[in-house]
Amino acid sequence: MIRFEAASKTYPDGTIAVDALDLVAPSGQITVLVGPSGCGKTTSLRMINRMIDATGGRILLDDQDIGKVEPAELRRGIGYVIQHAGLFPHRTIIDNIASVPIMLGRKKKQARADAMELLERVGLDQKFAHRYPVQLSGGQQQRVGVARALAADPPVMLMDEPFSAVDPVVREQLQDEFLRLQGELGKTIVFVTHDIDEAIKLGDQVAVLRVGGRLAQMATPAELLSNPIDDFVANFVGRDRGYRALGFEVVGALPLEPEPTVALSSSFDQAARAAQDGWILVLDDARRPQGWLAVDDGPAPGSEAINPVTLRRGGTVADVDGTYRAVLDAALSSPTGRGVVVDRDGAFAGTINATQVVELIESRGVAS
Ligand SMILES: Nc1ncnc2c1ncn2[C@@H]1O[C@H](COP(=O)(O)OP(=O)(O)OP(=O)(O)O)[C@@H](O)[C@H]1O
Repeated sequence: MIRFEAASKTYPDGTIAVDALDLVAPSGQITVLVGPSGCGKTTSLRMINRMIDATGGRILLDDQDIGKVEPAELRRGIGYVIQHAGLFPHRTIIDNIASVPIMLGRKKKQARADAMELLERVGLDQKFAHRYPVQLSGGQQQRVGVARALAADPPVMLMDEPFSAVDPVVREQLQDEFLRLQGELGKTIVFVTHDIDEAIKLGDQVAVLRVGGRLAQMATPAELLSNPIDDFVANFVGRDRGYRALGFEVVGALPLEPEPTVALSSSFDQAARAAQDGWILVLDDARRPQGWLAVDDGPAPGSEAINPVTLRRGGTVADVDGTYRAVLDAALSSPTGRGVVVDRDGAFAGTINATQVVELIESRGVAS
């Protein structure tokens, strides 16, 4: 557990970056620091590994005052990931990952073997091992940055905007994999971002800071959305709070409607005969949804078969144990208005429309 006790940082020029911050980052959880530019997020984070020393108050790591621990020793138990990954450009990927363990005395061969495993763990093919950072995309470099920080297996990880330098699609993938990895590893993580959506997605708890390094609110994402403490937090958390809060509540038993379906290998005629309101849901052999077929689009040119090119694949698919938001989104993004729901194996389970989802929400009182 990391505990800030009235921790402050005043820079030599008099700038108060962090002002009497009280905050607890519990073990095994992700605590996100979020707030507008210049509110002291990075300063707070770097005070934990003593890259910046506090000028007031103290910070405890597992009840030990970090001000009394040698910075080098302290950092052995603390991984650090930054924007743009900060990899050594003249070392191969494998050597980048293995560098800290080797520095700490691990045998080179063992450190490299461990690094290979880590590469896979962060979702990278081992073929990247002998490349140099410049030969990787931004997203791949970020994964290496995470692998490197994990290499010495530190109980604590500090992450400073680690995913903000990549495009939104890659960013989402990195976030999802990061959550999966944390599910396996259970590190104590302090994560800095200026992006409230990222904070809400990743944080077990979220600390919203105001400029001047003061804590505005510390809460779970669901609490922050449903009960912002004041106008500053409400404005920072932004619009659509009610809708976004639905992302934290699992529906439970979903009243699904049956829906006619056909296999992708069916003929277009079979599909057209089974269609409902001009649409038919097409499944693969494992009964996974492939997309909606509009009967008006006709068969593949010069053939009797379904034309896979015309399938509408854009709608989101919700899990049977999905959240209200996921299920509502599936309904709203479906070209038929019938949201597609799948079971835990990804096989089609049934459909639900937006009116039905809204009724469920109202009967649960979530939207109030
Ligand atoms: N070395 C320094 N000397 C003087 N002031 C500094 C120094 N480093 C940071 N500051 C100031 O301290 C305040 C907090 O900076 P910090 O980098 O912690 O903010 P941040 O919330 O991480 O910002 P951003 O989201 O823009 O990265 C800012 O006003 C910044 O200008």
